[in-house]
Amino acid sequence: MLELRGLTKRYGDTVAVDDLSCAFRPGLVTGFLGPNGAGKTTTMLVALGLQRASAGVVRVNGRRFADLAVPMAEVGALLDAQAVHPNRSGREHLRYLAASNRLPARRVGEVLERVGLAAVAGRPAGTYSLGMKQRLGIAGALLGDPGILLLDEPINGLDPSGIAWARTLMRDLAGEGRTVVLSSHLMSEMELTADHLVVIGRGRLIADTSLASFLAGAAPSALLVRAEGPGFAEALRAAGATVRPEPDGGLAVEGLDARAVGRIALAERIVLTELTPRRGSLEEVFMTATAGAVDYRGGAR
Ligand SMILES: Nc1ncnc2c1ncn2[C@@H]1O[C@H](COP(=O)(O)OP(=O)(O)OP(=O)(O)O)[C@@H](O)[C@H]1O
Repeated sequence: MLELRGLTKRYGDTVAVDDLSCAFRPGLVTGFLGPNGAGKTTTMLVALGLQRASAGVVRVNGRRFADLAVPMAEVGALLDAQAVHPNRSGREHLRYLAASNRLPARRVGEVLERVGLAAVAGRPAGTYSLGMKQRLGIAGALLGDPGILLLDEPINGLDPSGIAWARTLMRDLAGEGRTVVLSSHLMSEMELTADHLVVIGRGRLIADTSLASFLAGAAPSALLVRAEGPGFAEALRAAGATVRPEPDGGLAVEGLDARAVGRIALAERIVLTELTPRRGSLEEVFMTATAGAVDYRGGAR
């Protein structure tokens, strides 16, 4: 369990994290989301003792980071996958990390296997692709077999099979009872991986909720309907629905549930070829929820 209580971090006049309180819980993959500059990386740096809080506290399994005997055995992190010495092999990088953090050397082979790098572990890390460096970074986070993992953009640069692998790994790590905190701007991937979301904007908490309720809370409940034959849109409107034609020929229907739409089709003797509930995507809901907290926006030209 990782808990933040009133966490504030200022850099000069910039308030990067502003009185943030939340808890990241074991057994869950928690998506830690926010627009650029929201304070996600700063929060992780403070949680890892790499930056000092201006106010408030972070507790790692109930203790302050400075009080942890072997920090990497409690909290593992991937912050910057590029931060590896290019002439050192993946194995040497991990051996060095293990030795300097009082972790058993046998863990090196175990984590290399777990991230699928065993076959290339002898190669200089400078020759690794971005995806391989991400895997090496994840291996480093796992080295101490920690109960808490903080992973900042861990799927950057992974190819589709790498992304699927990472998704399974995150789910498995949470399934083992670990606290998995995942920061990413890839909303479609987050929607597939996260159980819970902590959303921040301008350093402040916007949402701390399950993925399901975040999606349900803000999403318009529409149905995508396709039907053979004319006049169906009019019949739905007559029953009180709001109906918008979709570019691909379907109808987006709001205000009626699937049963009501089906009954109208039956009464009108119209064949339905599709009747699909459509909810807002995480990307849509996220953009709505954080609209007031976006610092960097491209201008419309
Ligand atoms: N070392 C620093 N010195 C001064 N300001 C900083 C420093 N690090 C971060 N900031 C500022 O703090 C704010 C939060 O930055 P942070 O990197 O934590 O955001 P983020 O949510 O991780 O953003 P991104 O999604 O772009 O990675 C930003 O306004 C940033 O410019």
